[in-house]
Amino acid sequence: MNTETIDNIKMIAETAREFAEKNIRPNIMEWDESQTFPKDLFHQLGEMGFMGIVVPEQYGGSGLGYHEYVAILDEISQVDPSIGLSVAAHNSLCTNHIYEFGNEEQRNKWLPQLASGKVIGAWGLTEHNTGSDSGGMSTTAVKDGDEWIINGAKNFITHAISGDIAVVMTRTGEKGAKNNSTAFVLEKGMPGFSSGKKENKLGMRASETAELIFDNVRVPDSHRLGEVGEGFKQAMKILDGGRISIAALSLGTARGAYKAALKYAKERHQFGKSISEFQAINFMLADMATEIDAAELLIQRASTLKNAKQKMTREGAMAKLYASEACVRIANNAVQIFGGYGYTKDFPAEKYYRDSKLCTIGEGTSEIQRLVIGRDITK
Ligand SMILES: CC(C)(COP(=O)(O)OP(=O)(O)OC[C@H]1O[C@@H](n2cnc3c(N)ncnc32)[C@H](O)[C@@H]1OP(=O)(O)O)[C@@H](O)C(=O)NCCC(=O)NCCSC(=O)C1=CCCCC1
Repeated sequence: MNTETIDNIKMIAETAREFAEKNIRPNIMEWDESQTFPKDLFHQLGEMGFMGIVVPEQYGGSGLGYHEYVAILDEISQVDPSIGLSVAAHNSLCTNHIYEFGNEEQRNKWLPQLASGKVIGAWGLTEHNTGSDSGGMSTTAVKDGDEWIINGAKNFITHAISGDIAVVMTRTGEKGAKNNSTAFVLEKGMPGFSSGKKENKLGMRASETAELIFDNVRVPDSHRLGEVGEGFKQAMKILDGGRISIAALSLGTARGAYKAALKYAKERHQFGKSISEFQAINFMLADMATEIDAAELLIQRASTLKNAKQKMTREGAMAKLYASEACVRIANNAVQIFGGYGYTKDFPAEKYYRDSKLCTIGEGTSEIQRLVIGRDITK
């Protein structure tokens, strides 16, 4: 990266930081406690250009690259990981799926709305019985003239209630057959398309998670993304990039927890000196800082490949695996450094701790990342 690019990324990060401090920080505990998804905030995020970050300007996006995308997510997640998660899901799953696999007409129809933040996107792959084994989905789409009839349900879907459109993977061929899945764009208001129960979650509580339900939803063929039978492979490619998002979310969450713990460790005095001077705490802080830098470097490598449109399945999975697991360790140590105060809601550590755990589960568990990496290095 040249100095100009680095300076530009720093400037974008600074803008995201200022926005998050002003518009997100004052509300985080209220949104967390009441599990409020602040939809209006997402309109503001759209005005900032953060809802179509890598979407080219011709489709209303900001036309930035993945390094800038990571910097924005990092800054937002330092302040509130649950807002970072929603920004990530909107950008890298729904919006990016339409950008990468939509035709010109579809891109022109949906991307400007999504990038403006006036329309919020959801992405449906997971079902009740198919989480890691996502290829085994039961939601079906059956062709009827120039329409498709969709039946089934998707669960654990970010923005299932407040979202306006959803990219949904369906089964269009025999169960277990190759190339049996197809992706469609569904719009709220289509008869038979509804949302179900909102999940009451441990963390990431301002990011809404619920079920999407399809009861004989008629979808025009013009809403089909790419070819019939390509849906699962499209989803896998989208998840390759999506894993950069969750890695960036993990990085920001870890950095937020680390900064809070470092500040507290310097201020807190016991036995006549700052606790940061005790080797037990000092080494903990050293490990946290090292793991954050290591995660950042893995994310940078995956982002460089993604910017160059090169295959980055292994590198994305490695970045996501390492960053998310480091994030959980770092948030855990932050609570430990805060001691009894870390266990209360008056201090920030407990929220990072609760929010961090999603990172090792969402967009593929750590076990699936190891499977993806393991298959790639032994093929
Ligand atoms: C890795 C995995 C376990 C793979 O499965 P199998 O063994 O069934 O499939 P396999 O035999 O590996 O492959 C089938 C075809 O597919 C191609 N392909 C695979 N990867 C890719 C790829 N990366 N790029 C292109 N093609 C790919 C493969 O080549 C094969 O094609 P072929 O039939 O040979 O012509 C996959 O299912 C997975 O990943 N699960 C985790 C899902 C998961 O991560 N959800 C997350 C949902 S979202 C979520 O959790 C969120 C949380 C928080 C907020 C937002 C969303």
